[in-house]
Amino acid sequence: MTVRIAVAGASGYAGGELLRLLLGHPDVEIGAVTAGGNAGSALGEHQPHLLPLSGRVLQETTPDVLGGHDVVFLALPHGRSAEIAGQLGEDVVVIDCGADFRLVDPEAWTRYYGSPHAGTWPYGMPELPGAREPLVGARRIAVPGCYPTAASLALAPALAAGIVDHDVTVVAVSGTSGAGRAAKTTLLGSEVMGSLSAYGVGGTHRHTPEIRQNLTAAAGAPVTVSFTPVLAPLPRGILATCSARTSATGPQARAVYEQAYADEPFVHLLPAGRFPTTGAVLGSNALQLQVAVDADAQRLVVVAAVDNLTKGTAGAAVQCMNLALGLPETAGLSTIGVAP
Ligand SMILES: NC(=O)C1=CN([C@@H]2O[C@H](COP(=O)(O)OP(=O)(O)OC[C@H]3O[C@@H](n4cnc5c(N)ncnc54)[C@H](OP(=O)(O)O)[C@@H]3O)[C@@H](O)[C@H]2O)C=CC1
Ligand SMILES: CC(=O)N[C@@H](CCC(=O)OP(=O)(O)O)C(=O)O
Repeated sequence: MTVRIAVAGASGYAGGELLRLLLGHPDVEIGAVTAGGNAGSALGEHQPHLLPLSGRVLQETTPDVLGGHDVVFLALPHGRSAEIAGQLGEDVVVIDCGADFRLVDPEAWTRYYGSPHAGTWPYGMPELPGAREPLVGARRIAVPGCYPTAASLALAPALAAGIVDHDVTVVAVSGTSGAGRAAKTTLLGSEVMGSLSAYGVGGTHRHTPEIRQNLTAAAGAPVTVSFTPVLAPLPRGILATCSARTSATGPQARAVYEQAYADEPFVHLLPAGRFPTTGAVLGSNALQLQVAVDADAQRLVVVAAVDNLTKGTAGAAVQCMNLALGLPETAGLSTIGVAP
């Protein structure tokens, strides 16, 4: 089976990572690659690491160019996906790396994104309880945000097993590629190098409702989330430290996670006492995690590392395509990182 795919937003970071993974996928043929203002230029100008595609010319992002493919990946700014997706045929598998179709609650969408809610698609995090089945055969899939991937997979098992209170804290450090490649003063090397900065503090970051949605579903009751993102001088990677009040012991907590992720190809609970690093998951579709119980503070602490561009976006998108099309879920994806 050969699947013909198109990538919209191919000059960006998420689009580039999609193409890197899809070049190694055994069942995929790469069709149209599109952009916005950079349409008309060679892909190799923007993605010099994708040598086999370097001569490809970026096309305009239009329904005509994207139509005629089996799968269309959208790696576009928020708002743009909804506009394009509405003009693609129902039979085309559309996998959106943006946020447009992630949230269920229209009020939460409007509060955090300030525009009308476009709708809700099956959510592309198969490792959450009950989330894999709706992705099988799906024709529209919303890929999760990078911070929600780390935080949700870190805390969902404890909430589903009822071993923590429904009030969680997440502090997550991210590399700068999480912000995309469009120029911003806060992303200049001179601002970022040698410095860490918190942003979106006090419940204002748009990933807060997405994390809350996932954890509330896992717990089966409302969960409050305090989320603080931190920008770090790294190109890629997220390290999330997540905690919640617990009366469980360390071995009890560990048993919950061992059971939850025993059969998951991309979520790895590390051996006791070994903590994840962003370096170990670079370029890999793995999320590595570790659990500990701070008995004095009566808190469960879960540390998770993920590559924001791989399992945090493009790898999850490819995993979802595999599920949608009935291909092996791991096709084209690796758990092997690039180190040092
Ligand atoms: N970076 C990350 O870690 C993650 C990103 N995502 C999501 O993936 C999507 C892409 O993000 P990212 O790759 O980081 O962003 P980038 O800014 O790196 O890339 C954006 C892409 O969209 C294109 N584009 C911009 N405006 C338009 C337009 N009006 N019409 C058509 N194409 C346009 C750009 O083309 P051009 O070069 O011509 O401007 C570029 O190819 C976003 O929705 C983001 O939220 C999700 C999870 C993690
Ligand atoms: C470091 C950084 O800036 N990260 C981005 C999150 C990127 C992401 O997950 O993408 P979505 O926009 O698709 O949700 C941010 O905080 O806005």
